[in-house]
Amino acid sequence: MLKVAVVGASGYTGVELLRLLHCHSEVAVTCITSEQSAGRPVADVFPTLRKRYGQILENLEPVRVAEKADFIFTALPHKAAMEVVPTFLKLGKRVVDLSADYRFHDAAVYETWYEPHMNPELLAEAVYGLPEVRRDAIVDARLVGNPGCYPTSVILALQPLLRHGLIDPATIIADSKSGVSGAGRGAKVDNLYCEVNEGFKAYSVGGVHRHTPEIEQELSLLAGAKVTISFTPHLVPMDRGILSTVYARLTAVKSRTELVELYEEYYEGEPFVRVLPAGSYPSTAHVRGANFCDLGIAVDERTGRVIVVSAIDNLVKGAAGQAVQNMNIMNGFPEGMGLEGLPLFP
Ligand SMILES: NC(=O)C1=CN([C@@H]2O[C@H](COP(=O)(O)OP(=O)(O)OC[C@H]3O[C@@H](n4cnc5c(N)ncnc54)[C@H](OP(=O)(O)O)[C@@H]3O)[C@@H](O)[C@H]2O)C=CC1
Ligand SMILES: CC(=O)N[C@@H](CCC(=O)OP(=O)(O)O)C(=O)O
Repeated sequence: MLKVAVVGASGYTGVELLRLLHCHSEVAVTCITSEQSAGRPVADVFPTLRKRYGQILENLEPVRVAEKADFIFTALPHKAAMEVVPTFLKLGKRVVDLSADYRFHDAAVYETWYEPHMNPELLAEAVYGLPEVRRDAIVDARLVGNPGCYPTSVILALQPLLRHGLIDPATIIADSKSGVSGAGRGAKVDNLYCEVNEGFKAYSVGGVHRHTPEIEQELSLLAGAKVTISFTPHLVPMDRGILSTVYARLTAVKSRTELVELYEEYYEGEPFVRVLPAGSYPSTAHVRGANFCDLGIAVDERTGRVIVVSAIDNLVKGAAGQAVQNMNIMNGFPEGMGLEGLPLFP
């Protein structure tokens, strides 16, 4: 059994990790942390865990966490993660970090969008953990930077087109909508019921959202040239889910049927990417609670643009599910172990 710690277990991605790991037959959760709820049974904080998790939350003391576990998920806000990850690595542990702290290859980009990096030397070895893009590098990684939720939905939507050189990368527009759990469990006025319910709004408009450079980093690697995109996130009054509608100008005349076939071929063998038949488009309702990314492809013949619609659950393929997928790859477990549950519908 692999002894696993969930650091930041009292947050939304932390409790999602606990939900998924409970059904993982090769893993024992041996340490869970929270600062505000340290000393409390985790099942008191999350009643969904009653009779399944008897553990007590403890505060984050990195050496003690490392004594209790061999594999560590850090589900902390950015900065809090890079304060503790180097200690885990020094003590011989492997880490999947769910924050943005180890997603960037260039510390200067991280500094521009976040703050100065505390251990920039680790960025060279950290692997951006999107299995459908770089599974081979994840296998031996000590440190995986688990991708952001919006980036996961956008990169998977565009990968086949960029790899085949079928779009002009300068024309990419990603219009994404997220459920409110994407903002985490911390109390914020903007996320109160009355602020969010019965409304639908764009935020961080004008290329200022922190996921913009992350998406650009990965799309640039796929395109083999620097890519700059227009990305606008929106907040939707639902708990979970991200729907991204991604547009780009085609560089060759292609029909919808041809592109659907190309996507089916590209993602054949990928257990968690589902290409929908021509004329069908994804819904967040059809991936809720599961590790799928559903893709639907259309061609607007009038404008010469391709439109890819992508749906994920932000807490699963957008965070905890992808983190477990990475853990499985890093430990030689079947990639889908603990992730085979179907979406919750209706
Ligand atoms: N929510 C989402 O859909 C996604 C989130 N992410 C990223 O994953 C990470 C976790 O997100 P999420 O679960 O939503 O966040 P939450 O705000 O829900 O949870 C944060 C967790 O971190 C703990 N924590 C906060 N500050 C500190 C600190 N200084 N030291 C130690 N522990 C601390 C909190 O513990 P407590 O408050 O109990 O003390 C809590 O357990 C973030 O970096 C986020 O950006 C990535 C993809 C998607
Ligand atoms: C709805 C909502 O607020 N979503 C969050 C998602 C960001 C996130 O998860 O941030 P990391 O890059 O640190 O993982 C946001 O827009 O800030």
